[in-house]
Amino acid sequence: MEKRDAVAAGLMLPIMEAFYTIQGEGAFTGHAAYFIRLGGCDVGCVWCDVKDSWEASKWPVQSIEEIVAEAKRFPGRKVVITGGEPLMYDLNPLTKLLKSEGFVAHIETSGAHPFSGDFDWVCFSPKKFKQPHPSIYEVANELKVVVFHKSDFEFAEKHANLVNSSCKLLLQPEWSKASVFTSQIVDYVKNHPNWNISLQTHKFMDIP
Ligand SMILES: C[S@@+](CC[C@H](N)C(=O)[O-])C[C@H]1O[C@@H](n2cnc3c(N)ncnc32)[C@H](O)[C@@H]1O
Ligand SMILES: Nc1nc2[nH]cc(C(=O)O)c2c(=O)[nH]1
Ligand code: SF4
Ligand SMILES: [Mg+2]
Repeated sequence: MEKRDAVAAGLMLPIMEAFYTIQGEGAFTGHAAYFIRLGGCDVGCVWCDVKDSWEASKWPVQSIEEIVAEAKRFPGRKVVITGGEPLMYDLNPLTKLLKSEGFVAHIETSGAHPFSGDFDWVCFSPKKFKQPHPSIYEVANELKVVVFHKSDFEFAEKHANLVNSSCKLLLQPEWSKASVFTSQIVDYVKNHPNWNISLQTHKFMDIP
């Protein structure tokens, strides 16, 4: 099979980096996890903290067997698939293999492409720059909205009305605007206690 066809089938994937660290954000903050960062994103967030990931062709393609073999070198059994935008790829083969090897699979996604894969936890972080695909709303376990502008509170409520009723609701300050928005987020959560705060704790700890 040609590499291009293997990528289209989700049997090979462009890997920007993979690292064992502590989940810094969201409901699983503080948990050890192996991160697999796929190359390629067409969403274009102005404040994206991993813009290097956007160009898929910059990153070497690996087979899902190689990817999972690397993950097995570490003691943790939580894997977080991120990017880039991981839903640009068919994630069924990778997640099936991870499950068969005893891993728990999480995803970090903007939801801008059709959902694929067998995930135990779906972190959905919608973006104004590219509309989410409707398939994400019923599978999202956490809605994590990055606050970069005051209009993002309204954007967050709009998506909270679309996700399933068991989805956790989280507001995360955009890193460079945290000094401006953290106090507004604190006030917002005190007045709207169905929302929680998510911080990028790995950046405070200076770990990957
Ligand atoms: C780099 S993205 C990759 C996954 C996927 N493309 C997405 O946006 O969900 C991982 C997480 O980091 C968040 N993020 C990216 N840049 C950020 C920033 N400057 N400040 C706060 N959160 C950020 C995203 O919203 C997302 O929840
Ligand atoms: N430690 C750590 N936690 C994270 N949670 C989500 C991340 C991501 O970039 O998707 C991330 C990341 O890059 N590092
Ligand atoms: S969707 Fe995610 S990876 Fe893509 S630009 Fe936005 S934050 Fe960055
Ligand atoms: Mg990150």
